[in-house]
Amino acid sequence: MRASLIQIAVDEGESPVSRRQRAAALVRAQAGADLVVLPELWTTGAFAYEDFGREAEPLQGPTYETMAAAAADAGVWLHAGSIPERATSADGSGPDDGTLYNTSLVFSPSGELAAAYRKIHRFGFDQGEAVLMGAGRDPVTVPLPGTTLGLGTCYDLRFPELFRALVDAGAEVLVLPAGWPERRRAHWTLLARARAVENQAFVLACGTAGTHAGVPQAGHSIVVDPWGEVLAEAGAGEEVLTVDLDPAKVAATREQFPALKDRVLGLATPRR
Ligand SMILES: NC(=O)CCC(=O)C(=O)O
Repeated sequence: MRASLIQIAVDEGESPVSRRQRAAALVRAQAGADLVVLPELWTTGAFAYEDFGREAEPLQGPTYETMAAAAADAGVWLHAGSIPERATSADGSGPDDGTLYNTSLVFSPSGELAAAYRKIHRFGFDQGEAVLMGAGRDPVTVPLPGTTLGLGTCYDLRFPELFRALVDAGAEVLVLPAGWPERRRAHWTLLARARAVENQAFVLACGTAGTHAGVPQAGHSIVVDPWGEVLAEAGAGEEVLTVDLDPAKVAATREQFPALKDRVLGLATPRR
């Protein structure tokens, strides 16, 4: 399985419209890959809080349309990263109350929507995304030929229980679009490897390059195998990181070192 992570630069000097066209061209250039991944909120930037409302789209808005066409043209499974979604009753996804969500979109090679995932853990500690966007509630897996994806978004990486739930639902390849800042790059690498090791799963974590809203981005998109080995890691700038994965390695790792079978569920509350 060939995966290409598009670590696109999200700089203020470029409009979302221009970046959307550029991202579509980058996706089309990945024809021959099986899975292509874009980062979190790459139209606006994950820290460009003031732009969320202005650039928010209905689920089936311009990014959906552009990415569905690009997936079909390239003939790839496309995790199109996330968009600032404005919920509408028309798409059946909730009340038409203007709530924003940080919503990831996954398209099949024929351009059909295969999954949408609303980010569960919002970043900002009572500011920014945490107050501007609603929280998703539902973990999402996506069956692909020969494997199953489990979806998370950026800050979700800090919450291992989400990924354990995805693994319990059959996920073997954990895909995480992000807009992670350079300031906490050490956490990014450490947590990506930890999620891979503890879940004996691949982790494909795709970040952004550039600087927006005064926040330099970490880049360093990373692909980790189920043993925790880093298969590929990008630099800081815009880059397409391409890697060949063997999905059978998940079952092999879980068989050779069956730690997941030793889980003890339902632990009692610690006594004080
Ligand atoms: N967009 C995000 O979720 C940022 C997360 C982050 O900066 C962190 O977890 O650190």
